[in-house]
Amino acid sequence: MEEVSKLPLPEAFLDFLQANGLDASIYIASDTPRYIRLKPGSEGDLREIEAEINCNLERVAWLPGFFSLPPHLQIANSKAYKEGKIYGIDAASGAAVLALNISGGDNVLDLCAAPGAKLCMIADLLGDSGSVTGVDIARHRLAACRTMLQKYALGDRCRLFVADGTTFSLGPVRKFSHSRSCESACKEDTFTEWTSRRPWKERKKARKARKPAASALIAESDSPELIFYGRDSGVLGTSKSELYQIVCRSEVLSRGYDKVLVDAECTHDGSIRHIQKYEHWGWETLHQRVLNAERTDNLTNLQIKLLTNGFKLLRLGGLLVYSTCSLTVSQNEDVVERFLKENASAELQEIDAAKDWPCKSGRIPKTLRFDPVTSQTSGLFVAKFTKLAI
Ligand SMILES: C[S@@+](CC[C@H](N)C(=O)[O-])C[C@H]1O[C@@H](n2cnc3c(N)ncnc32)[C@H](O)[C@@H]1O
Repeated sequence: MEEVSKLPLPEAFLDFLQANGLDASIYIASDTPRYIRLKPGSEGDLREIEAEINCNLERVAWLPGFFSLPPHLQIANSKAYKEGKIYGIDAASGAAVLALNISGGDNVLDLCAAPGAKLCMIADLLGDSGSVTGVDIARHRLAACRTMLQKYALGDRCRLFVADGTTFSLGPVRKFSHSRSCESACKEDTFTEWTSRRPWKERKKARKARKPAASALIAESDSPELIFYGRDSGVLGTSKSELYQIVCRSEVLSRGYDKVLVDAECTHDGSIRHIQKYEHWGWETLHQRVLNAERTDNLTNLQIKLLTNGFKLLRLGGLLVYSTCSLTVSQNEDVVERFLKENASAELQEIDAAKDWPCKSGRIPKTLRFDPVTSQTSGLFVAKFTKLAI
């Protein structure tokens, strides 16, 4: 405990850890490395990148395409980063994406997508088939995700919606049979190639439709707002009514998403780098925005709703990964337990690749926990489910 009290962490955070039965000593592992993921196709540039950032990149043996760096090395100003050859993403986050077993042709839903590190990895794994639908409630964060997709030239098969993930109900893009008369099809507006330079009138209309105007978050009743789509995302050429068609329950079993990621909003207590940002914003802000009991109760309700809705949109036999960067039992195992109780068709799945991962089991068998001491990564909880026919 003596060592813990030397941590540059506020009392409120240490109290939070204690109240949640978490061992504060894991945060002493201050030499936890940073990680990068190499853009597929950039392997040949490895030596050049090392020379530029002036350090050796150490391959992460258990995670293809990932390399570790010394904790304090900054990559944001490097040429390789600016040119989109490397991504900054923690290894535990990479493991959560790998747990989805993405394969070409999958239609993937990322329900809490912004700022998009995992979404980019999903898009890279998909390659040139399938689709990715990214949803996030925070417009400014999803706009950053759009910038990232464009920077890494990954947008072709993606579409992004500002929407509430607890109620989002659009299925994967479908190819519509064009049996309707040409006349009715032509009367309706169809989506043309996406452009950021929309006409002034259209932008004004969209701005007006956003309420409340001052807020960065969408109102709960608002319908999803499409803020980006790529040329192979399936959006091009469909009409608004086709795109915004809600998938019904019976249909979702065969035509829902193949893979769903619910990387839920949480207290972020597993990421010490995130917590330390509050040193600048003020520890009081950390308490108000993150740790107070009312907020954490609301969070667990949000998490269960996100998980439940993500599962609703999953096809039969599809896979869903639930992850949080919190290490509290209430935001992880408790959520999983409650969800399993309420969803008879949900079954926890073994994450096969995890036998080679440096993590430990959560309190529920088949769930995983990464933490700085066990894994040399940020803290992350991961659970994987499938949908059974019942
Ligand atoms: C842990 S972050 C996701 C990180 C992201 N998956 C990545 O890899 O970059 C959680 C996200 O959930 C979003 N969020 C919070 N409430 C939401 C809701 N009701 N629906 C959709 N997204 C929500 C937040 O805006 C935040 O961007």
